[in-house]
This record gives sequence, C-alpha cells and structure tokens, in this order.
Amino acid sequence: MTILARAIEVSRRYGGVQALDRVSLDIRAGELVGLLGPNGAGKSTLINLFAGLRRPTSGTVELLGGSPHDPVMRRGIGVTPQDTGMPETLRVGEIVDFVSAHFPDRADKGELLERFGLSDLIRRQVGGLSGGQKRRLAVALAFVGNPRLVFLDEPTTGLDVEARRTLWEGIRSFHEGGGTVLLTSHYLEEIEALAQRVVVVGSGRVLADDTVRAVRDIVGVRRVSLAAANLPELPGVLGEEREDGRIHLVTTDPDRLVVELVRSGAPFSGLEIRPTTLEEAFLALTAKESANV
Ligand SMILES: Nc1ncnc2c1ncn2[C@@H]1O[C@H](COP(=O)(O)OP(=O)(O)OP(=O)(O)O)[C@@H](O)[C@H]1O
Repeated sequence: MTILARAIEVSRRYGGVQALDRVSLDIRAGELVGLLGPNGAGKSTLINLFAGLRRPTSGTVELLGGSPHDPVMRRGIGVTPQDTGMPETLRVGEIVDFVSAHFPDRADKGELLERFGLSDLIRRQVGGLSGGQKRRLAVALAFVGNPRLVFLDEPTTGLDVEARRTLWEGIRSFHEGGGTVLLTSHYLEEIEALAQRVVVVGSGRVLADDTVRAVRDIVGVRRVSLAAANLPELPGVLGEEREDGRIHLVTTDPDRLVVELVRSGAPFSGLEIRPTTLEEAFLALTAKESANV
C-alpha cells in the first residue's frame, strides 16, 4: 500500500529537551490514524515534522514520496495546527477563498462549509465567531485544497459535544471518500470514535502502534499497590515496580490478583487499586518488554 508519510529513526531536540527519540512511523493511503499521548509526549512535534514546519535533529521524514519542505508535496496535504490565528475582520467565506487560492485543486466551497456545519456563517466576520465555530473553521481549512493527507492537531479541543460530533462527521466523510488522516488527541474516546489504528507516544517514543481494540485492552490495566517485603508469583502481572517500600503491580485483572495474594498468605498492608494513566500503563508494559529482551 502507498505510504504517504514516513518517519525513519527521527529524533528532535529543542535545546535540552528530547521531544522525539528515534521514532519510526508509516502512514499509509486510506488510513485514519490516531496519535495519542499525554502532554509533552511529542505529538505536535511529529506533526510539525511531517508538515515541513520543523526539521528533525536526526533521521529522515518523507512526505508523499518526497521532502516535507518541497512546496509541491505540501500542496498535497492539509494541516490544522493546535493554535491558529485568522484575521478577525475577514468573513468566513473570504477566509475559505483566500486559503483555497493557494491550491491548484480546490474543494467545493458550499460542500466544505456544509460538511463542517458552517454554511449559515459564511458572511460572518471571524472576530464574531465563537471559539467552537473558529475551531471548526480552522479544521475545515485543512480540507480546502482537496488534500490526499490531512494532519489535525487536537481538532476538537475546546468544543462542546455537538460541535465535536459535527467535526467528527466531517473528518469521517473525508476518510470514507478515500482521504488519509493523522490526528492527535489526549482523548481515547475521540480516537475510538474515528480511528482504526492508534499510535501511542510517550516521552518522545512510540509506545504502541496497533488497532484501537488492542490498545484499549492494554490501557484497561489497573495498578495494584501495596506494602510487602516479598511477594509470591502472582497471576496476570504485566509489570512490577518497587518504590519507597511499596510494590506497584500492573495487571488487567486486579480482582484475581488480590484473591491470589490473600490465598498465598503473604503478609501485606496498604492495598490500593487504581486505574493507571495511559503513560504509566505503557511505560510499565515497555519496561517489561525491555526486561524480557
Ligand atoms: N519550540 C520549542 N522549544 C522548546 N521546547 C519545545 C518546543 N516545542 C516543543 N517543545 C518541548 O518538546 C516536548 C514535546 O512537545 P510537543 O508539543 O511535541 O508535545 P505534545 O505531545 O504535542 O504535547 P501537548 O499534548 O501538550 O500538545 C515538550 O517537552 C515541549 O515542552
């Protein structure tokens, strides 16, 4: 299948901060890929590298078979960054005309505005739009040049439920028409609603790259913490960490683990069970993976 965007062993540093650490990733034609990760994981940096807005410190980034810095390649993509500034006095219709003038192939304006629930706002000045309406416009602008590939950085942040659904519909219809999308989100629900494939990043690395279902199963893990000198072998432990006299166990089945723990008769105190954060879950799993190598 055609690869539309590719990162090969890509690292990016900002001074002392390692934003990306040897990331390799292919985005294939027709995919809708969700990039999921906590704040500062490196998601925006990766999108900016693909979109040619930044250069990697090392490694290679390819876009549509060429360089992300080639204007010809960049005309084949659409991007909505996390923050967008638009001239306040221009009307919605004028902004769409202005942006689409940069592209040789243009989406039908009426259809585009309809798709993103903006038809009634065509004559409204941007300065008079609500935050949610502005965001929908910013996302719609990624599609004006009939792109092959679209990058959306947190497209629905700050939107209410209805606006979020309208936007999801717009993204879905582009994808159903054969378009390829890479979108970032902090929200698992958003990725679940839209994507088939999810790439989880944390601390600049790819922690998981799989189907949404597989990743959901992984992030369904719980953290069982307790104080104990020693523990017997317990079932379903995916990761184990010791910290300040406490033991943290990562498991998909905390009930069974606790039953077995009690059955074993091993002394323990201060039992706590809580959901792991995404980052913790994946760090625990990767720690276990590297320990097994
Ligand atoms: N221009 C910059 N100068 C210095 N550090 C930067 C710059 N851009 C990003 N960083 C740092 O690089 C790391 C990755 O940032 P990035 O914005 O890519 O993460 P993110 O996953 O998109 O985060 P968020 O979800 O908060 O948007 C962070 O530690 C961030 O502070």
